[in-house]
Amino acid sequence: MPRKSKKKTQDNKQKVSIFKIIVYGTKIFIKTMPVVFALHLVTSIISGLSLGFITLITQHLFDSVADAISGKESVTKVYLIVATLGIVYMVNEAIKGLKPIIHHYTFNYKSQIEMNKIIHSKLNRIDPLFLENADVHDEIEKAKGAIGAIQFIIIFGSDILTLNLPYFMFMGIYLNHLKPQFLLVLALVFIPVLLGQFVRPRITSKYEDTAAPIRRENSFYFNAIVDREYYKETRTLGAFSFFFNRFLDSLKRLGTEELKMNKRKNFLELILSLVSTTGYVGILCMLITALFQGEITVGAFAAVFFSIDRLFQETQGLVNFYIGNLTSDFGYAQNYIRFLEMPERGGIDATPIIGKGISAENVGFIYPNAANKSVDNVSLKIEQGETVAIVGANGAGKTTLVRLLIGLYKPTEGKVILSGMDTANVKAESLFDGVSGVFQRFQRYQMTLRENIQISDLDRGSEINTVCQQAGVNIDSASFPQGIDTMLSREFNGVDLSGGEWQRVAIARGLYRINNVIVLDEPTAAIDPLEESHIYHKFVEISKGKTAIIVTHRMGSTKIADRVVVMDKGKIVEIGSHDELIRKQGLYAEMYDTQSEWYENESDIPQGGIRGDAI
Ligand SMILES: Nc1ncnc2c1ncn2[C@@H]1O[C@H](COP(=O)(O)OP(=O)(O)OP(=O)(O)O)[C@@H](O)[C@H]1O
Repeated sequence: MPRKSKKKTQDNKQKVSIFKIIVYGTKIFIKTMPVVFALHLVTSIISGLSLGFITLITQHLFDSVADAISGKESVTKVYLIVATLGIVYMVNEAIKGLKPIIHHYTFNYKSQIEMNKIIHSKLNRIDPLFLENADVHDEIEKAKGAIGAIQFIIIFGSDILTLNLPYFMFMGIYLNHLKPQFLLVLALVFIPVLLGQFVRPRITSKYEDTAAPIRRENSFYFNAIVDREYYKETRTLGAFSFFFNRFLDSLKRLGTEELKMNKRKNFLELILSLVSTTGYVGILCMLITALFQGEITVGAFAAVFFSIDRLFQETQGLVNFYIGNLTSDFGYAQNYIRFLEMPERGGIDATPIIGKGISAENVGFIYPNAANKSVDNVSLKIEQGETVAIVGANGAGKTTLVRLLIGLYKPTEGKVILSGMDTANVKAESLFDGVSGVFQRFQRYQMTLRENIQISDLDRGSEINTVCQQAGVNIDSASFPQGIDTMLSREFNGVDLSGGEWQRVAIARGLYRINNVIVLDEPTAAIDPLEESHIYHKFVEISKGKTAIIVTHRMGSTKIADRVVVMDKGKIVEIGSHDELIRKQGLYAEMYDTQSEWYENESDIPQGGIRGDAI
């Protein structure tokens, strides 16, 4: 796995405003849990108001105690004020107790599920070609990691707006009323907040840019060591140390990056705390001076003294926890919005016109960052009801051409018309409606046999047995103890299938999907030649009347096709039926003869077989 440069997409990242994130997150919360969210806002407002009340009541309490001592006020009034203060404190504490429950509830999976849903539906809309780009996988990983950050921003951000901000405004008015100079110190308290807001997101965003690819690398190396898909090969090839060293190296790099970020963050926090504490000492000095000069009463002194303490605690909390986390979460959350704003494949809705087949006109295609075209000036018409086999050496462009023909990729030159739709300007959903494909790297879903096959439509259960039979999946009690409900994964107490059996399941899945165009891109390499021939003959039967494409390295399988397309270096070099191409004595005949000779003269076959190719 190549190491990626730190610079990567950093340069061309566009900023996402905090306002946009707040509006987006608030909509999600209102949509998924309106009542709990309203409760959260109401309790925050009550909490903010109660803090203001406590300041006013404290002033009255101290003034009336002083008056009661000098006989100007009744003691009963003092007790009444104490009782009021007690009630307000109790309300405030009750809300504090309730808040974690509300937060826990609001943090629950409803908003998380919604945001995950949004990521996945976005993934469905972005150009599949983007997924070939490693940077896009980093963006997806970062977007998923940003969900918690958005939840945090909305919950604690709304706390700031409904609780802290009204309280600070109240205190501002109150202090200004007592002595306008007190406001200067209050302003000094907020400077660190503003400073932090600018610096923190930069630190975390920079860290994320560097860490995301390393994290992906790290998990790849880890899987290469322990994953069932990899470990046999890594052990038998003696590659354990290679991957283990790479794993440790990436872990170290990840640790170094994290340390760098934490150092920067901690240094910033230290500076901010020093500025805040200086402000705290300053206001205390001003208060005492004002009291001695008779500018404020003892009650006002006590109220401000206690409130300033609370104000500083709230501000410190705001700076160190809320704003601290909020601003770094803002850095993370930007990734989510940025991902949602990634260009989509787009296009118009269209309905496939059955009977039109597929036509490619002067099609060229170059992968992003590739030097050469993988498909070059290809023109091909596949009629409805026709079966076409595509053959050619490794890297000839067969898979790329198939992806272009079914609209998975848009051509970079020329155009492809699939069932009457121009693949360059029709939505992916419309294009794939009625297309089914089984590819070389098919998936082995750790689910039941039924789910593995019915993945495209869970409602046509009765057809499972038919497609299994067509694809050669033999549902006997030895291989599938629970029949079609057998779990296909040993990790989940199910069974393990052989490579060939998995391929048959993948083919059954492709056949199950209702289709008008069907593609088999070399999905039979692990199936023995006799069984493969059986499957292909069935396939021809099933695909009668449909547009069918087979990509294969086994020249014998091409006999079932109406026409064979021979590719070389991205171009079509020959087209015709098997017999026509044999008569032509060109590249196809050469490839066919070479494979035939291998089979006719077994002694030529190298030990271990010939990569499974067979006539
Ligand atoms: N994601 C990619 N990015 C860049 N180049 C690619 C990518 N995928 C394939 N290619 C290149 O495009 C060319 C055609 O590849 P393609 O997979 O279409 O060939 P193929 O004939 O199907 O090969 P095979 O028989 O080995 O499956 C090759 O040179 C390959 O290296």
